[in-house]
Amino acid sequence: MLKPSPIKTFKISQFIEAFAYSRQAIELVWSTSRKLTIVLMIATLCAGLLPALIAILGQYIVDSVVSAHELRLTEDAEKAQTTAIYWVLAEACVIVVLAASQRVISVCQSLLRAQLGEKVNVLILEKAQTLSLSQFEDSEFYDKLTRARREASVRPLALINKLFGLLQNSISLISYGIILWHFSFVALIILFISSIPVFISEAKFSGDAFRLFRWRSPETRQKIYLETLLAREDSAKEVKLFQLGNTLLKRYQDIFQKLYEEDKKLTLRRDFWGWALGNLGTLAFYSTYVWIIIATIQGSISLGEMTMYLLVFKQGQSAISASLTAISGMYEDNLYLHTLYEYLNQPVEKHLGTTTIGEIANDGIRFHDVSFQYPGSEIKTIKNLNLHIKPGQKLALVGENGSGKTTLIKLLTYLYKPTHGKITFDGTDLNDWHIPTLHKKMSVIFQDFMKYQFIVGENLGAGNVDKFNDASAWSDAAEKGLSAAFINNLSDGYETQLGRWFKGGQELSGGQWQKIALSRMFIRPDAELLILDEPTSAMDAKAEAEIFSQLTNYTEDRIAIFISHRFSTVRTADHIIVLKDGTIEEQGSHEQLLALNKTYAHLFKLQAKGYQ
Ligand SMILES: Nc1ncnc2c1ncn2[C@@H]1O[C@H](COP(=O)(O)OP(=O)(O)OP(=O)(O)O)[C@@H](O)[C@H]1O
Repeated sequence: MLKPSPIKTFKISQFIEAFAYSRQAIELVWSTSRKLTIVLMIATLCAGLLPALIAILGQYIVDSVVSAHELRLTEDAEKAQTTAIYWVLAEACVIVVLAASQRVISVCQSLLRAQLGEKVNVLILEKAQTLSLSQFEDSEFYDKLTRARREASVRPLALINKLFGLLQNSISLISYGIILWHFSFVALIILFISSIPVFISEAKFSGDAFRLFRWRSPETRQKIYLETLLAREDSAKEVKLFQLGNTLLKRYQDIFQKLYEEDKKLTLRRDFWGWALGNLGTLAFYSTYVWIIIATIQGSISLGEMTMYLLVFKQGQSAISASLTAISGMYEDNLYLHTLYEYLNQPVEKHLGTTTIGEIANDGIRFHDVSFQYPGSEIKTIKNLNLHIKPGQKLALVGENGSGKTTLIKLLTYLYKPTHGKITFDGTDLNDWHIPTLHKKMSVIFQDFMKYQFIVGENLGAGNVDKFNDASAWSDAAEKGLSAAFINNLSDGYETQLGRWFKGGQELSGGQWQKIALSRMFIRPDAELLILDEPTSAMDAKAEAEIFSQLTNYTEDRIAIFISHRFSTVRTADHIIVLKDGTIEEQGSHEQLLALNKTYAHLFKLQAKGYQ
């Protein structure tokens, strides 16, 4: 349901909103290219001043023509004619300079557009590297990131273009004002005052559009999400088979209809008032027109002056309307920059840990009374958990869906921090570790591992940036991860492009992707801790058993933690932990847990029965 519109009465502060981010936009352009910004400023100044000069030259041309006409039968005829021609030539020269400055403006804008778009995109992506997982999982924040990315290449420059356009028109208007002053100060005031109402109305309605746009961002987000569902390959299967297409399309159109109705109302009101108040300007313009004509007929101004004033009037009016359009567009560009800077200025927690060698060698991992609550959640996902995992230990985590297994891994890998208690690795609190060093000691595969749309080799190399392009490391990892056999059967072996995004890409089966992901884990030979969060669910039981025996072969003195719902695999672990609602319900070896005859034994027997 759409909430009632937030449109309120016009305030001057709303008008100022249009310029709120202009300083940042200029700084951004300045830091992108000082040379281009300076050239753009000079060209804008010329393009602003020259129209007034052209109007003045127009007056000299007409006056010199009139005087040459009067002198045509005297001996000064030729001199007067030459003067008139000189003025025409002068005007032609100024026109050439004006055209050149307009061209320079357009060239600068094109060059800046490319550079600025790249700069803003890099700023956004650099910032993304500093964000925590919880920030990525925060829907509003994620929305800011996507919106910032979507329009990064156009908005900042659009604001700059409008700002410079406004500057150019303002310079023109001031110069026209100075010219008009000579005719009549009163006329100048009348024209100025008559343009104020339409100016206020434009600012008010643009402000309304700006707030409307910001306020209904959730609906816009929903629309974008539906668009993605309807037009992406990863959702196409379900959308087709469940025949969801029409339902989703209907929802998409309904949202559009609601937004459209609001836009329509605003557009109608805006244009009605724009027209009504604009008439005041036209009335003032034509009254002054009559005034100028009478003054010319009565001889108080020359024919040339009349031409100049009328030209200045006409151009002044179009400068005013161009300024109004620029201001209304600036609200929208400001909205974008508001989102961009909100995103870029988002505080990131500085990690101060520097430890690269743990205090107690070979102490393994310890959870000390660890509790954890997801941001925004009311309940604890992990509750007062104590645990010691020794080097060389093969630990299996089991438990119902939602019991907290993956969360425990996220805490262990420092993707989240405990809300209470601490986790140590080799005796040192994770908070005190130098995080890149700590992460180098780990090799992790989550159930929702990445399927990179890269070549096979790079998909393996992604597990270790130092080996990203190392073909011998790729094949070694593939051997260990049991993916070598099927990779060698692919058309281009390790060079085969994977996925459907790029031309010639080959799609793999679920189990094959999992084998690739598992091999990725083996490309990090120095990892002291291997974690497998259910990455074998799509494999057949034989392949899973093989993987785990490989894991045991290669991880003798290292910790291996795996989550699996398959008890045939779980039973091979030295130590099994059964999690329930974020606490350890029972733990021990397979035999010990069977002897305990509680949850584990029950689940094991249940599954074993299924195989009989
Ligand atoms: N990012 C998140 N934000 C808030 N709550 C979350 C988040 N991720 C998981 N949860 C909640 O935490 C609880 C534990 O989830 P977790 O993924 O750790 O379970 P799991 O034991 O790994 O389950 P499964 O066997 O289904 O993979 C669930 O109730 C889930 O709803």
